Amino acid sequence: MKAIYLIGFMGAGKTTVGKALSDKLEVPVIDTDEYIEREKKKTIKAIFKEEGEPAFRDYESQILRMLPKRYVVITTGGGIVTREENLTWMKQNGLVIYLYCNTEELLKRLKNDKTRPLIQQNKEDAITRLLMDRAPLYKQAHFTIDTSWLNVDQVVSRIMEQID
Ligand SMILES: Nc1ncnc2c1ncn2[C@@H]1O[C@H](COP(=O)(O)OP(=O)(O)OP(=O)(O)O)[C@@H](O)[C@H]1O
Ligand SMILES: O=C(O)C1=C[C@@H](O)[C@@H](O)[C@H](O)C1
Ligand SMILES: [Mg+2]
Repeated sequence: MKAIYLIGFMGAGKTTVGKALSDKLEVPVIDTDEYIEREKKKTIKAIFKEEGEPAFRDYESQILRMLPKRYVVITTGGGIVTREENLTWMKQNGLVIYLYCNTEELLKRLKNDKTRPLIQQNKEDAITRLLMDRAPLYKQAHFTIDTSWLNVDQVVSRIMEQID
């Protein structure tokens, strides 16, 4: 089994769905955000504040290349595709699945979020703008699942149907 990479916007459910998918497939799951926080012993918020976004993107790109490429589910940070070479790399090394979610539902899921530095002010505007910028990148995934009206188990089932 080639690695499965979940990509998509903050709140699309990559981390949550990835955990459930890894249980179903009986393979480990690695979340790039959690990996970076553990490795650097800092929260993402602190990394953004103290070192800046480009440093975080460097860590993300480095870690992606170190992770296993077989028998694993990899859940990525929402901005991993902003370095387009990361997208190319994931497509070459595994199956890339875009978890899409519409803005209204994203807002509901992220309403009380305090951990994601890029959406702390003017949440709706920030989500709309970032999603518009990134949509052409996310859409380059091998396939897309619209999670807006699905619960976590339903998203996992859709993925299982596609990879069977
Ligand atoms: N299909 C879903 N339906 C309803 N709520 C969901 C769904 N998927 C995820 N959520 C909820 O949305 C929130 C964000 O989910 P999650 O952290 O998995 O997103 P993410 O895609 O990993 O975001 P990020 O890019 O910031 O890491 C969580 O509270 C989670 O429980
Ligand atoms: O979409 C983004 O740019 C981000 C998403 C999160 O997963 C984290 O990687 C961080 O908050 C940045
Ligand atoms: Mg996540």
